[in-house]
Amino acid sequence: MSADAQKRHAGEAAALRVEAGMVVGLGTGSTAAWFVKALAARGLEGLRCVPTSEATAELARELGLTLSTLEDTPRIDLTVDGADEVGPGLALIKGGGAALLREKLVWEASARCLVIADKAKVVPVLGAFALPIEVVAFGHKTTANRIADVLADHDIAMPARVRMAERGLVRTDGGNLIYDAKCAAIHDPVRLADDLKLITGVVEHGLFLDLADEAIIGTDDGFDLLTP
Ligand SMILES: O=C[C@H](O)[C@H](O)[C@H](O)COP(=O)(O)O
Repeated sequence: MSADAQKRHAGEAAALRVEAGMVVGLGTGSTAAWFVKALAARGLEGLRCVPTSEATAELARELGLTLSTLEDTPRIDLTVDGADEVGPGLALIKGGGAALLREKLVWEASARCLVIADKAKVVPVLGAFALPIEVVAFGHKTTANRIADVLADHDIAMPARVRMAERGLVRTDGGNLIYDAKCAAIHDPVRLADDLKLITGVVEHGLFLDLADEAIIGTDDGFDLLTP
C-alpha cells in the first residue's frame, strides 16, 4: 500500500480526536490535508480552525471550515500537523513545505499537539531529511555563513543551501527564505536548536522538540500510536 494511504489513515484517525466547539490548529502538507478533509467531513458544530499556512487556509475555506487567527483565538485546544521526520521522544523535523514558523507559533499556542505521519517518517536518529532553517532575506548570505559555522561546530560539514523553486528563491508565507541543512545525523538536537536560534537573521528552524504530545503513524491497515 502507498505512503499516501498511510497518511490518510493517520489523518482520519486524528480527525476523530476533535470534538464540537474546539479551537483546532490545522497543520500544513499532504498528511495534514487528509486531516483537514476528514475533519470537514465530520461537520462538527462550533469549530474554529487556525491554519498554519495560506495553502491550508485555502483548503479549509473551500471545505467550509470556519477559520480564525492566532490573534483572535490565542488559545488552541488541539493542533494536528504532519512532520518530515519523527525521532526518539517525538522530536521532529518539520518545514519541508516551508511552513515551519507559522506551524511552530500555532503549536506553541496549543494545549495539545498531535503529529500525524506515514511509517517512513519514523527514524532512530533525526537528520536524514535536510533541516529547514527560515532566514530573513536581508543579508541572507552572511546569515548562511554564520549557519555554516554553527553546523561545523556540530560536525556537520555541508553548508546549508538556499531552497529554490523553478521560478527562483522559495519564499515562506512571511516572505522569508529557507536554507536546508543536510545534517545526516543530528546527535544533539537540543544544542543545535539553541545554537541556531542565537544566529542573527535566523527566524526559526524546523526542529520541534518537546512539543508533540502524541503521534499517529499510519500503517497499511490502520495506525499505530506513539508517545514521547
Ligand atoms: O512545512 C511543512 C510542514 O512542516 C509539513 O507538515 C511537513 O513538511 C510534512 O509534510 P507532508 O505531510 O506533506 O510529508
